[in-house]
Amino acid sequence: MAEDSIKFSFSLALPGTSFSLDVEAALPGRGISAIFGASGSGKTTLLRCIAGLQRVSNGRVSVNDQVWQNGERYWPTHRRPLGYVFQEASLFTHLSVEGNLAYAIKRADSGVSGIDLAEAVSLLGLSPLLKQRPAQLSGGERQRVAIARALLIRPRLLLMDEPLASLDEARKQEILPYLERLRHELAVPMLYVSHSRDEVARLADHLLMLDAGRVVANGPLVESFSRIDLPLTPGDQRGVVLEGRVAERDSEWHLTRVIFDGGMLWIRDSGDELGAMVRLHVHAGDVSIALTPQRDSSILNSLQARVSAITPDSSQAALCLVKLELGASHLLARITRRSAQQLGLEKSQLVWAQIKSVAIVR
Ligand SMILES: Nc1ncnc2c1ncn2[C@@H]1O[C@H](COP(=O)(O)OP(=O)(O)OP(=O)(O)O)[C@@H](O)[C@H]1O
Repeated sequence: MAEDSIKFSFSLALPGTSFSLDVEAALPGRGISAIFGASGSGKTTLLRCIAGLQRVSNGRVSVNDQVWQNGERYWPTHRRPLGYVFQEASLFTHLSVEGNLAYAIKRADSGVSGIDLAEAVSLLGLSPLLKQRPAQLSGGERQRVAIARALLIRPRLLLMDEPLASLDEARKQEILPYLERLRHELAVPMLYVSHSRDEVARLADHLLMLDAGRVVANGPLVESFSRIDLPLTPGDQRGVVLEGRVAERDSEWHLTRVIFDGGMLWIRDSGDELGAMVRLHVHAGDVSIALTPQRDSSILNSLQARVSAITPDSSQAALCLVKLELGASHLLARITRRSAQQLGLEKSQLVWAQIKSVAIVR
């Protein structure tokens, strides 16, 4: 982990509920850390504690060596240099977009270097919207303004609580590229709450997973996604993230070949240049297992791999998860327990992983 880090520890019981939060963790002081977990696992409560909106008497928070709260000190929310983006943008309705952004600039911490108005407008594509009122904007546009406003106060930490949750799929797809730009172009660390694996796979570098108010995983995203010992919730699509490089573009078939540590995959041409680094998300449900290479199949990607673990799928009795090792990388396959038995799968066995679909997430 980088030297800079975001450290916190909280222990609290919410009065009138059976829920308690008991967490102690350090996250990287750069990039996007996803706070991931099932509904009710405590993600929002954790962000509220970090922001000082939920007071925890014995809590501690420090952000890259700036102490916000410890045994002696308690900075109230307005003193904490943070930006907070909620599920629904809460903009001033009587002000234009420009007016909302100007308000944030007035509140900016002058001691901290950060982005200026022109940069925020360009980063989030806001110039055509500046004169409009929030009521005239789409949900996705409002969220882009809310993110720009949060950045303009020059935060040392940006907290985002499911910023895409209230948007339909089309609007989500519209806003994701802007969030990716923040990840690549800004130094401010972000904690990003989500329960969407696709979103997390696309945006995050690091993952903190909560279950019933406890930390069950805290590590780099690629490594954390390939763990099969973490709790599963019904409907949770397991899958891995592979980081690779574009090695070939086949113009005849409109395909791109991506190599990663342990193998290569053909994907639909993504338009990425040769040599570009890309991220691939492979869902466990899109990987099947064969004992021999299948030459008479429509499946484009068949890779030899070694079984490293098999575990029942706690959310569906008929299924199991198989973890496969390819060089330094991993795949997960979700297959029926019956197939696993019929194939006689066991640890260390060499098999062929057939990959039906791969999503490029950049
Ligand atoms: N103000 C409150 N009063 C009572 N109970 C609360 C309050 N806020 C949260 N809770 C309870 O605390 C638990 C954790 O809630 P929290 O909102 O932090 O979870 P979450 O992981 O963010 O969930 P979701 O993904 O559904 O937003 C839940 O059981 C919730 O019902």
